[in-house]
This record gives sequence, structure tokens and C-alpha cells, in this order.
Amino acid sequence: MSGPRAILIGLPGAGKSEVGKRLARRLGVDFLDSDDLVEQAAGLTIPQIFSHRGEEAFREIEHTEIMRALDTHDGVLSLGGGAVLHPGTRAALAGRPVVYLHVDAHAASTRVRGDGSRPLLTGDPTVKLAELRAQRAPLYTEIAAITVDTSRRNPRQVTVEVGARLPRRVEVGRPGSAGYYEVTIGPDLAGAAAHAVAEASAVLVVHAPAVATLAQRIAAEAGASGVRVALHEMPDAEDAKSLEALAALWDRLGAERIGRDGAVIAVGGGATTDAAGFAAATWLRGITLVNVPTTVLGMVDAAVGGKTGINTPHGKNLAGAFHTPAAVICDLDTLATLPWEDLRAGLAEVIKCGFIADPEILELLEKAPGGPVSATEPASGLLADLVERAVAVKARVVGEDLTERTGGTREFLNYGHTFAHAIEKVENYRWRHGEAVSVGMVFAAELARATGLLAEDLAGRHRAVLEALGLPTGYAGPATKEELLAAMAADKKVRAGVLRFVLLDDLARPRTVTGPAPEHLDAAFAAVLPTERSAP
Ligand SMILES: NC(=O)c1ccc[n+]([C@@H]2O[C@H](COP(=O)([O-])OP(=O)(O)OC[C@H]3O[C@@H](n4cnc5c(N)ncnc54)[C@H](O)[C@@H]3O)[C@@H](O)[C@H]2O)c1
Ligand SMILES: O=C(O)C(=O)C[C@@H](O)[C@H](O)[C@H](O)COP(=O)(O)O
Repeated sequence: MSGPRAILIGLPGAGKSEVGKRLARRLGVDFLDSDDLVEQAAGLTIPQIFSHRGEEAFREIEHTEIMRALDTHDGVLSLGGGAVLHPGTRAALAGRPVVYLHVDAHAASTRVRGDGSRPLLTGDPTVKLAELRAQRAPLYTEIAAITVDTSRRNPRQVTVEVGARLPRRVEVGRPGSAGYYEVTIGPDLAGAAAHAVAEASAVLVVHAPAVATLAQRIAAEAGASGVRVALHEMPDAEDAKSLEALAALWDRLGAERIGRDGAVIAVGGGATTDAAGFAAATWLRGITLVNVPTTVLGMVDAAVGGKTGINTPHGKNLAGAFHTPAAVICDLDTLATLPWEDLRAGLAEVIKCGFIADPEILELLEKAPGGPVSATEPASGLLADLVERAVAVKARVVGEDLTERTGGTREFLNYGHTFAHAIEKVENYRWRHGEAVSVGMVFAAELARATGLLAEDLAGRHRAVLEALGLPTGYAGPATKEELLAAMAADKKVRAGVLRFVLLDDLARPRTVTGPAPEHLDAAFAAVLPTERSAP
């Protein structure tokens, strides 16, 4: 469990309890108030604890109860206004979804007037509140991940804003079971990445060249909590998935003395998380891995599900291991620097999730006011919704079938990939993976149509949504049909030398088809290759 979904802090009168209860209802989780926990633990009311035992004793009980709640509660937690005065509590809140409910002096004193349950406000509440503000406001600001002003707004409005700004979470696996972890999606999550390795003795932050700044921020945040941290830059893109790059990374793990209690944080696109994940899987036979994907494709696919690996001269992803990450942190802010073509390529895997499992994804794209292309706006709510839905599809599937059993459901995630991986191989990995998957899905749809499985309009829907984004739907490169077929022969789904494809017989109804007839394969080739190269 990674702790509360939201932790509310702020002065008396900020609305923590009311907003907290509403927020918990909205998120479908439980609500806890640290003041209630303290009263239960002490068997006294808060005024009684202050008068019998003093403020210092109160703060100690409060700290103990908050630490317990951070470990055991996964709902909304509201903290007493002075909880942040305890340095241990402040340290424990780093990297967590802390929401500062700000309130101005006038609104706060109006709201607390006549409330006798607050020992620190006895006397003139306005003067007392001003003193508390001077002491606590800088601490609230320092530890808050999100600040929301509540002064002239009602609890419902505040709750809606907090809910919209909180990071989203998708669970992979069953809570409490081995291999369970969470995917966190939201803005400004460098602290959350560092928090995920708080237990490690030493950390190697392995990153793509383009995201060195984010990697340095994560390293600084992790280092601030006392963890020994080093940075390692990988070669860019697919060059990271080579034996040479892997050997250099193993060497670095040794030089940095990363032990069994150490961790790798992989920061980058799918190529980086695949290669760094394989190093984490194999170093000392497996150490903790935290993925911080920085491409759409990495967020919705590569960083989730535990497939790690590198390419070999024989094909794509041929050497690898299943190694489940401890956490996946999708910091949406990082997408601001991602080249537009890479962002768009990631949407091919999102669309794949739409066809194999969640047609609402296709509807969101097709009915977007600006059309599917509006999803390529990095800061758009549409993109955040699509990332969350696609992660949910992947989480569901790998939760059922982690290791891709023959005939199991994980194979369905390979929709479009048999032909896609062949393109990538014949093109020596110069194609973007997502663009190859786009063509691969059209190939699969046309194969399904030729075999009589898929209706014509659904095959057409593939082309329509992919073309609306400007994604490729054909292969006009130099490789021949025979070369592409030879490359497909190295696909991992092949059994006894026979090709197996994931095809659809309807929306969200994938199935595996073994050894399609040569004439059906010819029809699929004819749909994606130039005429002169697709003749049977
Ligand atoms: N393990 C899995 O389950 C899985 C799933 C899908 C794909 N994959 C693999 O993922 C790889 C493709 O991933 P990808 O599309 O993310 O490509 P990528 O990792 O090659 O990244 C694309 C490019 O974007 C750069 N980049 C990354 N983040 C950036 C950012 N925020 N700002 C600016 N530039 C940035 C990278 O350095 C690279 O040049 C393929 O190797 C594919 O096989 C693996
Ligand atoms: O996670 C999976 O399983 C997938 O098949 C997801 C694919 O989108 C991804 O490209 C994966 O890397 C392909 O795996 P491979 O086993 O075909 O190499």
C-alpha cells in the first residue's frame, strides 16, 4: 500500500474535515481525521489532553498516530492544523499527495467562531489565528503538493477542485498480494518517485539523455531523504536496448555498489525502462525497480506489466525477463518536452487498448471536439483520461496473466505487434514503435477481415482513427513481403514454427488465431504494402 490518496493540511477553519469527508465519498474511500485518532489512542478529548498532559505530549501522540495512518490507511486523511510542527511528521509527508487548504484570516475566524473544541484558539480567535498563520503557513507551503484556496468557496467547490488535481492511481494486481503495485498519474511527481525508494540503501537513477533534468530532480529528492544516489545516462531510444548498453549499466551498478537492498529508478521512454528494467531484473538476480515513464507509450504500456528486455540481432525484445516494478510514476508534466511525433506514436498503444478492451477510449478520441488530434495536446484533460484508461486496461490484463501463458489473456496486448515488430526489425529499429504498431493493427484488422472474423466497418474504423492522428497505416519501406514474413517468424507467439496472431472478432473481443491461410495473409499484405510488392 502506498498510503493515503490525499492528506489535507491547513489552519483551523480551512475546511479540512468537511472537504475530507466529501472527497472520500467522491473517491469511494474511507476518511480519517488525525484528531479522532489521537482522542481514541489517548482515551481523552483534545482539550483534556492539552490541559492534563500539555501540547508536547499531544504532538507526540499525534505523530505516532499519523505515522500509523500513513502506513495503513489508503483513503483521505485530514491532519490537525499543528501536525506539521513535528519534524518527523514533515519528513514522512515528503513525496505524498499533501493538499494545503488555504484560508484567509477573515474566512477562518468566521468559520471557527464559537467552536470550543480548539484549545489553541481560546481567548481572541482572530489574534490566535494570526499567530498560528505566522508560524505554520510557511510549513504548509513547503510540504504541499497541491494548494487550494477555500476562502470564498463552499466545500463542494473545493472538493471538486481537489479531486480534479489529485494524482490518479491505478492498482496492478490484488492489494496485499505479491507483485501488487500502483501506477500514479498526475503532474509534478518527482517527489513521489523519490518516495517510492525511501527504503532503499542506494539508488541508481537510469535515464534517457532527453530527461536528464527530471532525473537530476528525482535524484536530489531521493538524496535529501538520506539515500545514496548516483545517475547513469543510457544511449538514446532503441540504442539503449543493446547488449553493450546493458553491459555498461551492469558495470555501473557494480561500481556504485548497488546491493540487494538497492534500487533502480528508470526515467525515460519505453526503451529506457525496458533496458533498465532488465538490468534491475538480473542484477543480483533482481533488485527493486521503480519506473518513471516520460513518454505516452511508456506510461500506458512499457513501464507497466513487468516485461523488460533488450533486442538481439535475431529480433525485438528477444532477451528479457518478467520483473514487476515496485511503483510506476507517470509525471504528466514531462510530456511537455516530448516531441509531438513521439507523443502521437504513444497514442497507437492507447488505441490498441480501445480495440482490444475498452471501446470508450475510441469514443473519447472520435468524439473529442477537436477530433482525435486534440489528444496530442500534452496538458489536455483528454490525454490524462486516455492515459488512465489505457493503464487500467493493461493493469487488468497483467493482473490476470502476468507471464503471458500460451492462450492466456496477456497475449492480447500483443495486438498488432506481430507485424509491428517485423517492421522494426527490417528497418533496423529506426521506426518509432508506436508507428509500427499503428501499421501492425491495420495488418491484423485486414487479416481478421480476410478470414471472415471482423466486419468491414470495424476494419475501416482502425484506419479512420489512426489516420485522423496522422499515424501510418501502410509500410512503403524497402523490405519485401518475404523479409517481413521471415522477421515475423521470430515472434514470441510462434509455436512449432507456426505463426499465431491476435485478431479481433468484434470490438473488445480479441482471440488468438494460429496459422492463418496464405491467401488471408496475402490479403493483409496487400492492404498495407504498395501494390508492386504485395503480389502473391
Ligand atoms: N515492456 C513492455 O511491455 C513494452 C510495451 C510497449 C513498448 N515497449 C518498448 O518501448 C519502446 C518504445 O518506447 P517509446 O515510444 O517511449 O520510445 P523511446 O523510449 O525510444 O523514446 C522516444 C524518444 O523520446 C525521447 N524522450 C523520452 N521522454 C522524453 C521527454 N519527456 N521529453 C523529450 N524527449 C523524450 C527518448 O529519449 C527517445 O529519443 C520500444 O522498444 C518497445 O519495444 C515495451
Ligand atoms: O505487455 C505486453 O504483454 C505486451 O505485449 C505489450 C506490447 O505493447 C509491448 O510492445 C511489448 O513489449 C511486446 O512484448 P513482446 O513480448 O512481444 O516482445
